Amino acid sequence: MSGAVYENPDLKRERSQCLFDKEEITNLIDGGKEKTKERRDLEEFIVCDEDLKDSVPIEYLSHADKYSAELRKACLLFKKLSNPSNGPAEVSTVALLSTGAGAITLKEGNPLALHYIMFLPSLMSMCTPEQQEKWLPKATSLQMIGTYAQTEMGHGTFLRGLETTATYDPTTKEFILESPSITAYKWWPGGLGQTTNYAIVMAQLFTHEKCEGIHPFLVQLRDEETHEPLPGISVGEIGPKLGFNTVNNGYLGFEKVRIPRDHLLMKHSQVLEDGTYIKPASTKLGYGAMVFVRVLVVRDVAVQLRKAVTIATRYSCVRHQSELKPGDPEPQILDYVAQQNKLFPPLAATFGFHFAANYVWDLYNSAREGIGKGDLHLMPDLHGLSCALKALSSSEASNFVEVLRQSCGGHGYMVCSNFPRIYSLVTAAETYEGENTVLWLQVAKYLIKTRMDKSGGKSVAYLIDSNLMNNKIVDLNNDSITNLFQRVAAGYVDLAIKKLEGYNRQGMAPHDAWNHSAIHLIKGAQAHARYVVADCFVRSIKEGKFSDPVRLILNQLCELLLTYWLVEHSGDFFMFADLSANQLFKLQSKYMELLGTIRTYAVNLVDSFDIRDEALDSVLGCWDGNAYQRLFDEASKSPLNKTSVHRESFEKYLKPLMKSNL
Ligand SMILES: CC/C=C\C/C=C\C/C=C\C/C=C\CCCCC(=O)SCCNC(=O)CCNC(=O)[C@H](O)C(C)(C)COP(=O)(O)OP(=O)(O)OC[C@H]1O[C@@H](n2cnc3c(N)ncnc32)[C@H](O)[C@@H]1OP(=O)(O)O
Ligand SMILES: Cc1cc2nc3c(=O)[nH]c(=O)nc-3n(C[C@H](O)[C@H](O)[C@H](O)COP(=O)(O)OP(=O)(O)OC[C@H]3O[C@@H](n4cnc5c(N)ncnc54)[C@H](O)[C@@H]3O)c2cc1C
Repeated sequence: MSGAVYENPDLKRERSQCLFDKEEITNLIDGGKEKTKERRDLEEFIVCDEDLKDSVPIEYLSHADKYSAELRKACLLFKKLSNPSNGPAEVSTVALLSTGAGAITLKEGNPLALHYIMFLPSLMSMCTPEQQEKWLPKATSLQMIGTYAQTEMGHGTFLRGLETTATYDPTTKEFILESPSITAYKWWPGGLGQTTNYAIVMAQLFTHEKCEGIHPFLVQLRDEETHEPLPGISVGEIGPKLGFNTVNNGYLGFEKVRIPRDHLLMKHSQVLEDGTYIKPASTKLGYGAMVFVRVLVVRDVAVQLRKAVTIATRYSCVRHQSELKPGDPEPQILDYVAQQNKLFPPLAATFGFHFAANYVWDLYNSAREGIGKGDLHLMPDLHGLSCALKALSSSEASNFVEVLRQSCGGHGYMVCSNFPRIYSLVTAAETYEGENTVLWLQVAKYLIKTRMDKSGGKSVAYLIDSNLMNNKIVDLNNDSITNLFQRVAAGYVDLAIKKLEGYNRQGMAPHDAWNHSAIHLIKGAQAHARYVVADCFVRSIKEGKFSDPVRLILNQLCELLLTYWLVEHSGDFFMFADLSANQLFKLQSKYMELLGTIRTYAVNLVDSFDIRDEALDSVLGCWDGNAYQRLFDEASKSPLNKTSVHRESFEKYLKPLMKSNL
């Protein structure tokens, strides 16, 4: 696999006992044999290209030099890949982002990411054909480099509260953009700092002195030749963050900036020359770019989690510590049940999120096709599902990654373990593209509406089944546990409805009642999201074509994940699903048994994720298991180790202190 000569003997032994076809799992994750080949070709192309390597480890560079180094590689990568004779012909853009093959070279975050994830998709979904004809060629050839500028310093979640205004002036047929205060400054958009020359700006549209709500506008920010900011535009970078430090997140303010009327993205709503406003079929059509990224996040988080699980599992195989049996040599830490309890639920979750990501991606495509034909009926279900899965996958993955880091002891705290970076990426997804709590409340709103009005999309259809709470569950298996999650979700929804009605009877205003019910509402939404993942997992196993060994493994992983969630949230199941203490004891025993079973193939399973060393980027998780030598090699790269004494600091600070006779 890596072509390495050395192979740690513990890993070698595990690998010699593999009882399933690893390639089958690799193809499953990639989406088919062809896709595996495409990915491998692209990775090989990137790895073999000397120009795409860093001359100095990026960790030791200054903030500005990091940005410059990453931008150099991002530009080069896109340039090289735009010429088909240079490499793999068909390359999905998302594969090039920080979590796809692009991660091999763009470790800290791609400054061009927002151009591809949000700017281009916004142009494609919110422009008229004429606008697309004018802008798409420039945007795809990167003459126009854009971002999505929505969030403001004082307003992120509450879009109706955005302050930036775009006021139509019928005398010049222009919009005038204005940031009325410091809190109105756009704050966060990726690439906005120094990279982009255009942005889709979300602003409150005023025409005929009436506010029509937020709308997307294409705004030029910098001169196309000199890259200098245009008059009235104040733009810069927001500074260092927990992660994504080379994504170049920026700020943006407007002082009476005039743009032509047809820079309003007019596919869904229009302003005519005389200022007449034409409404969209739904005001939420303008939120399409956010929905797209929420859908992508689910897949992305599964990618990150697979990396973290691979690192922790391989390291747990080569690491020997303490004493399991008195007098025996130190065992592999993978043999401690407490360690398996840290590793295997996230291992199972990578598959659950993978299948759920496929499901929501298919729904996204069906919904987009419908919207193209004026059929909006899938929008509420897509909104509910994308919010639920984005919030669940990012929050679970953040918790799991932290536990996986801990599972590697002190070495997991090193940057060269790659845990800090993986953590910074997954935890960011809890916040961006809709803060998770806020998304849970959106899901809850949808669930309550469905239960009360007896109408809703496919993902919530179970809430309309009047027998849901009466079904007696005798056997606990993957199917019946999935039904129990439905009952918990419905139970919380009913409880929240009761609370809301009670508050209402006490004379409390609906918005206050909603606020007072938030905790139950969120718990209901979370149980619903777990049900969706469980359902996708169970159905994908039933409907997919697998060899017997792989089907067995997938069933065991599914059972482990569902049992883990049930045991973790057992209180909910006692309250709403008639779970008995006896059933819980049995489930706990089953869980322990599954940990032991998964132990036998865990190393081979993470191998089948097929994450090459350059993408894993972890001294602890390398394929050869040579963790200790690699730790040492990494330490030797520290600039402080270039000389035996760090002369400057010793002479300036330490020596005087040592001589000062304190
Ligand atoms: C993805 C990563 C992939 C790879 C990563 C690789 C590299 C990474 C490199 C860089 C970094 C990566 C990505 C970072 C990108 C981040 C970009 C951003 O963060 S952009 C900013 C995102 N901002 C938000 O998400 C704001 C969140 N707020 C909202 O969405 C809304 O305000 C709200 C909370 C939904 C509320 O909206 P509003 O106030 O208008 O609506 P109401 O609450 O009154 O609800 C009204 C009604 O509308 C329904 N509804 C709301 N939204 C939608 C929708 N999108 N679709 C359909 N329907 C919607 C809502 O349910 C209500 O329905 P009703 O009850 O009336 O039936
Ligand atoms: C890495 C990163 C990249 C980003 N990239 C972009 C980008 O490219 N373009 C862009 O426009 N934006 C971007 N953002 C901004 C991001 O979308 C917002 O930060 C996010 O939407 C959350 O909004 P906020 O920061 O205003 O948080 P707030 O909404 O202020 O949240 C603060 C707290 O208040 C709580 N809260 C808020 N409202 C409610 C409510 N109704 N009920 C209960 N609790 C509530 C939240 O749960 C949270 O705990 C990015 C952010 C990050 C971290």
